[in-house]
Amino acid sequence: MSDPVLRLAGIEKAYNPGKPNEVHVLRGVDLTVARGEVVALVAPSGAGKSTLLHIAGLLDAPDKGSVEIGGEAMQGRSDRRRTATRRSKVGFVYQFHHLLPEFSALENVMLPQLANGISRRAAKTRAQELLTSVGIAERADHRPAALSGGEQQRVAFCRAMANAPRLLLADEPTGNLDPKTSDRVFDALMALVRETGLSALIATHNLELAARMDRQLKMDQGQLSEL
Ligand SMILES: Nc1ncnc2c1ncn2[C@@H]1O[C@H](COP(=O)(O)OP(=O)(O)OP(=O)(O)O)[C@@H](O)[C@H]1O
Repeated sequence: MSDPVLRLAGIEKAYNPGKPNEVHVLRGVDLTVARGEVVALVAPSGAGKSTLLHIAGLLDAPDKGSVEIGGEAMQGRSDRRRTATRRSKVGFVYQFHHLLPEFSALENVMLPQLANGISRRAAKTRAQELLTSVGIAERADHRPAALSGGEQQRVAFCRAMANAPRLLLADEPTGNLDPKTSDRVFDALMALVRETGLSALIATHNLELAARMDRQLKMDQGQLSEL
């Protein structure tokens, strides 16, 4: 069997350790996401899902435990190596799109590719293909402020996919949209994920959306269990 795309084992994380205001957020989290698998992470606010997503996406390091992405163990790697792995293997989508306001939709999808050393021409072609696949090719030249919330979030998906990651991490990716738009935008995301055979860990409060994923996990008392 091939290596899982994400493997977390024995992850512990506390903020302000040893101080009176210590918050022990993750208490032995084990999680494996197989190739092509889409996993829902359901957690009440403050349970630690952003902390977990940041550790899985190499934006933060655990106090204890191991993180493996695409079979590559990240423990003891330099910051440079972690950044390179994050850029090439992980895509992020947040609740709010965080698109760069002074750039067009197309440019927002090109930028991570340029940062990864892809040529302008190739980056533009890929960005156009991605925007077409989520149905907003004709909005490519609009800046984020000239797009609807659902369109902005579609652009954010395309940006997350721009470098053909192995793993997509999403934190309430449709959380700021009305229910109908959220459904449609989630459909676009899932179509893109399925088409590319990507693995994903998607945090959501929405149990209907969670039910459409392959597996549902809940976070409670710093640990994960089946929902
Ligand atoms: N930098 C920090 N310093 C101290 N405490 C923190 C820090 N970041 C997060 N926390 C605390 O850790 C706990 C988990 O935070 P986290 O952001 O992971 O939760 P969450 O599940 O993503 O919540 P939400 O759904 O509200 O975004 C919370 O109690 C939070 O207050």
